[in-house]
Amino acid sequence: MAKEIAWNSVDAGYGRTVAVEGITVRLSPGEKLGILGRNGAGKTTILRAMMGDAKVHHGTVEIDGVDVTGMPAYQRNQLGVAVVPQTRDVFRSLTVRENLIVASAERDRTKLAVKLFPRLGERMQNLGADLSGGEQQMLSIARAIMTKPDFLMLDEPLEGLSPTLAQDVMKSVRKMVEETGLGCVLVEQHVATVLDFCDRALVVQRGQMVFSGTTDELRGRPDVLESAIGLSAVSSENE
Ligand SMILES: Nc1ncnc2c1ncn2[C@@H]1O[C@H](COP(=O)(O)OP(=O)(O)OP(=O)(O)O)[C@@H](O)[C@H]1O
Repeated sequence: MAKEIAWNSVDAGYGRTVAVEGITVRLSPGEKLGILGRNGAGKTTILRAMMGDAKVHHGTVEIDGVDVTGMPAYQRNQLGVAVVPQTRDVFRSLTVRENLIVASAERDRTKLAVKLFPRLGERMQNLGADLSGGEQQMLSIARAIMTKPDFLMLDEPLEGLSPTLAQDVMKSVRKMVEETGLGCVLVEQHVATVLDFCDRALVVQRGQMVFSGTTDELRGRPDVLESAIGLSAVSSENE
């Protein structure tokens, strides 16, 4: 079981481009970290650096104390870290049941998916292509936990969902974390969701880490919320 994941002074990007600089953060099992920032700030790149999908120019990423910076991406997946990408990871031509089975570390694991996402239980014979956006997101998350990860990184899971569906998805994610003890990284643009769900937060602005601390501390930093995320985002969520 992976005990910790860590980014140590990471500069990362694509080719020669550096998209994020000086990212330092650690996460233990059961902890919930939110990553906030505007479009293009570098949130996804932080996740990609951990998974081997972005180039790390400086610093290291660690899984359970092991420096995995040079490790191929496919090997990292076996070390207990899973990611739910922004583009929902669902096979459109397979049924919900088949989608879960092909991702499962063990057959019975699909029961956990149905327990956490009852809506999927009602759609087991439906094709991935025939699911609503919210159901596809639920399936994408359920598929990720079929591999029995210790850490799950969710990249804007609520994007494009209605407020009601977004609430349903977050309710299941909360239940999942409580029942499995997973550590969770949540990339989000909605400040209220991060403040409500996460213990800690990282705020990025143009590739730089401008805040790292508890969500309680972030609540007391309207300056950070205003400049790095935008007052409108905060006020509209509080309306
Ligand atoms: N594959 C890529 N090749 C080159 N540049 C990229 C690539 N992916 C992202 N970038 C650039 O890296 C920077 C950070 O992008 P990133 O996707 O990490 O931001 P983000 O905060 O997740 O944004 P969003 O909220 O819009 O998803 C942006 O300037 C983006 O254009």
